[in-house]
Amino acid sequence: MPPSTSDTILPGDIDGPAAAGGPAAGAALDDAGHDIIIKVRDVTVSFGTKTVLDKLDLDVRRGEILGFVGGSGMGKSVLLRTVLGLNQKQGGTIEIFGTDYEKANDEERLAVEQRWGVLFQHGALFSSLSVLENIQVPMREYLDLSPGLMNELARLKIDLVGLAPDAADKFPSELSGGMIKRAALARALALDPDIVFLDEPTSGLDPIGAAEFDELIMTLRDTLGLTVYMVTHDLDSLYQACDRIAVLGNKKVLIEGTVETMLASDEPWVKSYFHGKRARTITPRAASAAASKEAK
Ligand SMILES: Nc1ncnc2c1ncn2[C@@H]1O[C@H](COP(=O)(O)OP(=O)(O)OP(=O)(O)O)[C@@H](O)[C@H]1O
Repeated sequence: MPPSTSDTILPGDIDGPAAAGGPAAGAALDDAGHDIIIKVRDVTVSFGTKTVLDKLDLDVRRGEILGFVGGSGMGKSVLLRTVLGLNQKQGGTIEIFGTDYEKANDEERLAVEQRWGVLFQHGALFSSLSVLENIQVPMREYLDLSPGLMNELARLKIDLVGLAPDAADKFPSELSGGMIKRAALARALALDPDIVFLDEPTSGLDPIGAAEFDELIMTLRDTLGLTVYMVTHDLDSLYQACDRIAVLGNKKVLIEGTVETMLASDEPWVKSYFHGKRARTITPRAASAAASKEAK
């Protein structure tokens, strides 16, 4: 449904379960009562004779920030692309909001696509478009809005991600790394999605920029009820922002749970990652985030 034609629009004027704060249509409850909006079962992905994912299972719960980690080349991006329907899988099922995207008809696919937003690594903004125009790309693709309304909506997204109003007319080449991430996030939020997929969102940012980005993600989770699926190598983000962590290894999810679960694990890769040299030198920010989470 197109939003109202009033001159002033507010976030949530466009229909969307995240904006409305209601239950996610099509989601299923797991045994513990969690609202599962992505259900991955037995998923196998191979390229030629090389199997990257083998009968992998994963649940993503509504309203959580899920951090997805694993060694380089283990298949984190492959899983993300498979969930988004960009890679073929050889076996298993993936349900998003209760819909099997692969088997869905055009109308069902369109409905699912309007409920997710994606921030690919390096931002992936169109270099020939301004920030405002970049944010309007999904609006042009999926919605039928007047130019004035699209401008107003895009400016709301710019504000939402903490960019100054004058960022609207800037081109990607005129932005800092942190601003590019925010602009790309604003584009991912263009359709008021239920879930955003972030592929290494803090890579390339300095620690302060990365911390600010994590804060922004947490604020959006808290205020919009957004679900966040974040592929990351950033230990600070895992401690600071993530409610749950899933670790990919041996072509499967090896373990999933809180930071405390990771710290208590005897699984060799998890142990070396969370207790290794790099982990011992994590910033005071991560240590204090872990302490404050524990105190809650
Ligand atoms: N289209 C493709 N064709 C062939 N092999 C591929 C393709 N896409 C990914 N791979 C292979 O799948 C494996 C997993 O790659 P992927 O990019 O998912 O790793 P990753 O865990 O995201 O790594 P990193 O942390 O380094 O980004 C790699 O060996 C990669 O070469």
